[in-house]
Amino acid sequence: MAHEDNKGSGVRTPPTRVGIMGGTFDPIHHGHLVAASEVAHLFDLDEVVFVPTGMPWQKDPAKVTPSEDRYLMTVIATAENPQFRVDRIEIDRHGPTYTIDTLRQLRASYGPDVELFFITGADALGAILGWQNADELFELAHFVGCNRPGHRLSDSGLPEGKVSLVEVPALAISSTECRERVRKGEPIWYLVPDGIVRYINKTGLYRDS
Ligand SMILES: Nc1ncnc2c1ncn2[C@@H]1O[C@H](COP(=O)(O)OP(=O)(O)OP(=O)(O)O)[C@@H](O)[C@H]1O
Ligand SMILES: O=C(O)c1ccc[n+]([C@@H]2O[C@H](COP(=O)([O-])O)[C@@H](O)[C@H]2O)c1
Repeated sequence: MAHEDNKGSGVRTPPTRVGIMGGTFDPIHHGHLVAASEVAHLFDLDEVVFVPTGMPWQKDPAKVTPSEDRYLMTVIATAENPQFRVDRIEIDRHGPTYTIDTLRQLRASYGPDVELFFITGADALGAILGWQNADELFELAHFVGCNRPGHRLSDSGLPEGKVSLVEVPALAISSTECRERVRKGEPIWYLVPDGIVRYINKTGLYRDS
């Protein structure tokens, strides 16, 4: 029962089906966590690896929180789930963050027999043809697109058989809105895990952004 072992007894067996949840996580919120949990369930994944971006090249660097804060928040938010882990692979890599590099590295470390599933929301999936080496991405992992309020979920233009579209419980939460709420002094309780509210309060993140 390899899957059961990875879901709580503390005994680790090598995973065979691995989800990868990439994101800036600035901050991580319940929309990310629900999508990862639901895809893990639907695709019978052994684990989901959260990969906070190092330098998201399509975002304004001046507006992105230091990677160590985003990494720590991702660890805090996922710590209680034995199926979730966080990888520093993009935080520790220099230069702009390209998913193609991450998938190549993860493919090399997991080996050829492990199935990789890259989890995205509808907005990210819709922009994927603008990513670095877009064609090769689909050779390294299967892509799973999740519905997200305010965005149309579509695989139009994407290679056939390489992408699945799934319905997850819809949460109209974005990191942008969380940051904005903190800046305005509005609560973010229940939009993000309690530990993230406390981390943001303790560090003063987003207050003056
Ligand atoms: N509420 C949500 N439901 C489903 N998927 C989501 C949701 N929020 C984010 N995602 C997906 O999670 C991944 C990482 O998203 P990201 O860290 O950029 O969060 P975000 O809320 O979109 O941030 P921002 O508002 O700063 O752009 C992306 O694939 C994104 O589409
Ligand atoms: O590889 C690329 O060129 C690329 C361009 C934009 C986004 N991504 C990845 O898409 C995921 C979601 O990104 P974001 O910006 O919505 O947080 C995250 O893992 C990013 O590294 C990847």
